[in-house]
Amino acid sequence: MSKIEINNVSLDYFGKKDTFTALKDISFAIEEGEFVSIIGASGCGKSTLLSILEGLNSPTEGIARIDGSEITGTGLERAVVFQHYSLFPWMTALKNVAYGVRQVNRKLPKKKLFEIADEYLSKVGLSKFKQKYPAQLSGGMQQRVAIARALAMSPSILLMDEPFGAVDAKNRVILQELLLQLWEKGEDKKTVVFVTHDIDEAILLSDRIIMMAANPGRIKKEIQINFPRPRNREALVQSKEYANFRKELMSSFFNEKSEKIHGAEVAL
Ligand SMILES: Nc1ncnc2c1ncn2[C@@H]1O[C@H](COP(=O)(O)OP(=O)(O)OP(=O)(O)O)[C@@H](O)[C@H]1O
Repeated sequence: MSKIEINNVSLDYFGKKDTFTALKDISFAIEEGEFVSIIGASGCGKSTLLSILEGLNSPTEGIARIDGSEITGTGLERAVVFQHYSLFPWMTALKNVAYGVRQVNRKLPKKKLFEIADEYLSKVGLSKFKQKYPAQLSGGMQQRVAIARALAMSPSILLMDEPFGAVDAKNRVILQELLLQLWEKGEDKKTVVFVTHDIDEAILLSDRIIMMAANPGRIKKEIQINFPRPRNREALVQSKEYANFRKELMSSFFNEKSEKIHGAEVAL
C-alpha cells in the first residue's frame, strides 16, 4: 500500500454560471518517505491538488487515499507549510511552534511542550530569536519558524505549497538546504509533497517530479531523480549529468501550448 494514492481524481469548481474543471483524471501514488515535487504552469491545479491532500477540497470524481483510507477532512498526521507565513502575529516564535505541538498532543505538560518547540527552533537555527514576534523577524526567518512548527508536530506527511516562493534568492537557497538537511537526516523520514515553480529547486530536493499541464489540470509527465543523496548543491549543479537532466526537463516544461492573453503568457 502506498502512503498517498490519487486514483482518477477530477475536480470541478462550480460557479454561478459555469463549471471549471481544475483537475482532470489524475492518478499517481507516493510511497512512504518519498519526496515528490509537483511542478507546472500557473493555474494547472497544483494548489487544488494539494488542497485535496490536505482534506480541504474533495474530488468531484475519483478517490484520494492516505494509508489506504479515503481522505475525508484535515488530519494531524499532515502538516502544511504555505508560501505566506501563517504564523500568529501575537505569539512569539517559541509560542507559535509550541502551539503546533499542542494541537497534536493536548495532554503534554507545558514544560515539555516548550522543550520540543525549543528543540525544533534550534534545528532551524533560530534559538536566539525564540522570544521575537513574527513582525520582528525577516521573511526567511518567519518561514523557518513555520517549518519548525510543521516538523515539531511530527507529521508523517508534509505538504508544502511554494514554501520559499516569497523569500529573496539568497534566503531561498538557505531554506532549501535547511529542508534538504532536515529531511535527509530525519530519523523518521517524512513523506513530502512539495509544490514549486522552480525546476532547480525541484531537482535538488526531490526523489521524483510530477509535471502538470493546464486546461484542464492533468499530469504531463513523471520524472524519477536518481542523483545520489545526501545531495550537495555545488557538486550537483556543476555536474554534466545535472546540466543534461535539467535541459531535458526544461524542454518538456516549456513544450506546452501557450498564448499571450492581455500580454501575459497563459498555458493552454
Ligand atoms: N475556488 C475556485 N473557484 C473557481 N476556480 C478556481 C478556484 N480555485 C482555483 N480555481 C481555478 O482553478 C485553476 C487551478 O488553480 P490552482 O490555484 O490550483 O493552480 P496552481 O497551479 O496552484 O496555480 P499557481 O501556480 O498560480 O498558484 C485556476 O485556473 C484557478 O483560477
